[in-house]
Amino acid sequence: MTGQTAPDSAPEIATVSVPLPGREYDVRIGPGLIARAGAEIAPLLARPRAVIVTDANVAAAHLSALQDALRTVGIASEALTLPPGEGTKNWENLTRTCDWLLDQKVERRDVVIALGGGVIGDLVGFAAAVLRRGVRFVQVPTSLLAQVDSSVGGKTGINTGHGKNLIGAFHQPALVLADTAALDTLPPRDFRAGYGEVVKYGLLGDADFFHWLEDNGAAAARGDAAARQHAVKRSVEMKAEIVLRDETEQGDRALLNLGHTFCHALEAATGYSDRLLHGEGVAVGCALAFDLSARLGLCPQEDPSRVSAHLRAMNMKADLSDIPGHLPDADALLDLMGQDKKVVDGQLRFILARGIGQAFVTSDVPRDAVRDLLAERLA
Ligand SMILES: O=C(O)C(=O)C[C@@H](O)[C@H](O)[C@H](O)COP(=O)(O)O
Repeated sequence: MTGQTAPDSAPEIATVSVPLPGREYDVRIGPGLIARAGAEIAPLLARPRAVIVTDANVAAAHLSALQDALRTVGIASEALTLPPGEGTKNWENLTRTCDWLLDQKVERRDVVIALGGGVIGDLVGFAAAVLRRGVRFVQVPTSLLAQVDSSVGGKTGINTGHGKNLIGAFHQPALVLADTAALDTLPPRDFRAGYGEVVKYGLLGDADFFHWLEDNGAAAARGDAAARQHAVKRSVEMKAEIVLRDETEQGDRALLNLGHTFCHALEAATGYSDRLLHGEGVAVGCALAFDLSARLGLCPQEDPSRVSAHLRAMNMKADLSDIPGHLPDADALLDLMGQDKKVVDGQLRFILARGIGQAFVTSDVPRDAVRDLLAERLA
């Protein structure tokens, strides 16, 4: 499923294929992909025009480079720039995006480009899913979180007052261009938040990768290009394998939700604000999931310590006490978990682990064990 291409005198770009029948696409990973986006995207176009949706921060850093790259191969483009931040992923901006795409007379054969992080990718992917009952879209993820997770696999959607990602659709991109050089412009906090998702992959299914991260995560954070490319590629490979097994989350795909049952409740409790970025919540959630697994006798006692130690070594949030401000009590957090998409018949489902790299999905978790863990961590 994976391969390498090394065009003459260009940086080596890795390719991870996602061969879903009838909806196959490539994830291209490496430095300089925005500058060569024209050549990458041109084969998908029925006519030489494209529309781009981005946010104000990303536009300042990358929009002109993307439009120049398209222009170089004769592709004209128009762009819509939305406000940055999780708050953008709502009904209002979905309407605004769809109306703009209709104003631009985007046709079914056209391609919409989502340039940005997870918020833009999710929102624009959902707009593409519903516009004229489905147009193709290209993900150009510029954050680490979007490169390793949200741009791959076709989960698109928006948040509502009821919770995160509760309205959406599965709509696979036609191509993903993960320009790892774009990570150089990320604020360190955003890089570390994305790294929470990278750690998740090691924890859920690849102990060797987790070990590699223990050895190389600091280099990736410092900007080592090869370490960054490997971290993104291995994460995308793991995600692609799981999505191929279970595209619409009937089973195995829920493994990708390791840490997310806690995370989504914590994000709701902190108002989807800067107090807790999504990837930070995933990291804290993974640490809690391993703690819970050890308490239930499922994994060795030393595993949660190893998870926390790595998060701490990466200067990341690893516990509830690392989240600034007041948090609701354990019962209130459990209530917030009740909106989780994995709930079946009102029963919470968790991703727990038998060890590092050995996650599994279970409904067999005593509510009291979760409440006790949260209450202790909140004390
Ligand atoms: O792609 C998936 O499947 C995932 O669960 C990946 C998650 O890391 C991602 O954050 C996802 O958006 C969460 O999905 P949700 O269905 O729990 O909202």
